[in-house]
Amino acid sequence: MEKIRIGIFGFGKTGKIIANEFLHDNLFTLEWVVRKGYEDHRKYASRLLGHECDAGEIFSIGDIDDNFFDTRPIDALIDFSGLTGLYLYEKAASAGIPIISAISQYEKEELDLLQSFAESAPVLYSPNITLGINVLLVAAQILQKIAPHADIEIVEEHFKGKKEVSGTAKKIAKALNLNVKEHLHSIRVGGIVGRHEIIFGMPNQTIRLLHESISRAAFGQGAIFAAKFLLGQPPGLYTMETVIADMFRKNIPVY
Ligand SMILES: NC(=O)C1=CN([C@@H]2O[C@H](COP(=O)(O)OP(=O)(O)OC[C@H]3O[C@@H](n4cnc5c(N)ncnc54)[C@H](O)[C@@H]3O)[C@@H](O)[C@H]2O)C=CC1
Ligand SMILES: O=C(O)C1=N[C@H](C(=O)O)C[C@H](O)C1
Repeated sequence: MEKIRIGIFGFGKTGKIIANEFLHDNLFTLEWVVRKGYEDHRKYASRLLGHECDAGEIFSIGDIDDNFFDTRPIDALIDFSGLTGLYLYEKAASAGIPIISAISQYEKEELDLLQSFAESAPVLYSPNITLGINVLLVAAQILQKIAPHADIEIVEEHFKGKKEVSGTAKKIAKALNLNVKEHLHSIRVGGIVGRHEIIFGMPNQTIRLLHESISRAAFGQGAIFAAKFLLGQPPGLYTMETVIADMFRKNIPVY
């Protein structure tokens, strides 16, 4: 059976782990990786990650020209780069290539552009692509309906170097109609990969919904799940929580 060809934007803390997860999954073949600079240019991500094969040739954003996606065809594009990565793959979207954007902090301009990609390609956008956090998101909205008068606070914890507020936490706050400035608390310590807790406070009891990303491989497994789902879908904008909620309704196990 033909393998699913993957191209990844971003080869940083998370992109490297994502590449490794796809390299370990025989359903996929890693065609290329694009990074900002020219470090390890035209080497193979597979070799840098310790694999005995040549896969995932490394390109720089400077290599992205009008022919890049024609000469290096893929079946799905995975973006773990940064705010501006999506400006480089408009041609891929126009060609109908499925896109998984995992960028956690988009401004309105980028969100509008991503929405426009969804007119010609299936696009899944997820600021946190772990299966667990998206189950938490659905569960929190259900719990809020059950206990509409509960006090709710969100605590997000990440590694010391993460400058921005968690995009995941902002998405949870928006889903629960909470004011980010008042009800979202950020902690930056050590090497925490990602921890999100939603605390529901009631007079005589507290309910805590907690998700911890123990390894960045969780994001890789989420990206693999998303890629398998997206292939064959019609153009449109998809989210992990809607996919998971739909599978729940159809009694299809997610994990
Ligand atoms: N949706 C999710 O589940 C997750 C999302 N993220 C998000 O993924 C992004 C990357 O996270 P990290 O790997 O920790 O950051 P990082 O800073 O370690 O790596 C970013 C990588 O992207 C590259 N890059 C930057 N701009 C680019 C562009 N325009 N085109 C191509 N490559 C570009 C850089 O060279 C670097 O290789 C962040 O937005 C982060 O919030 C991270 C983890 C999980
Ligand atoms: O920067 C990260 O690492 C992560 N960013 C995302 C966020 O901002 O929500 C998701 C995850 O928590 C890890």
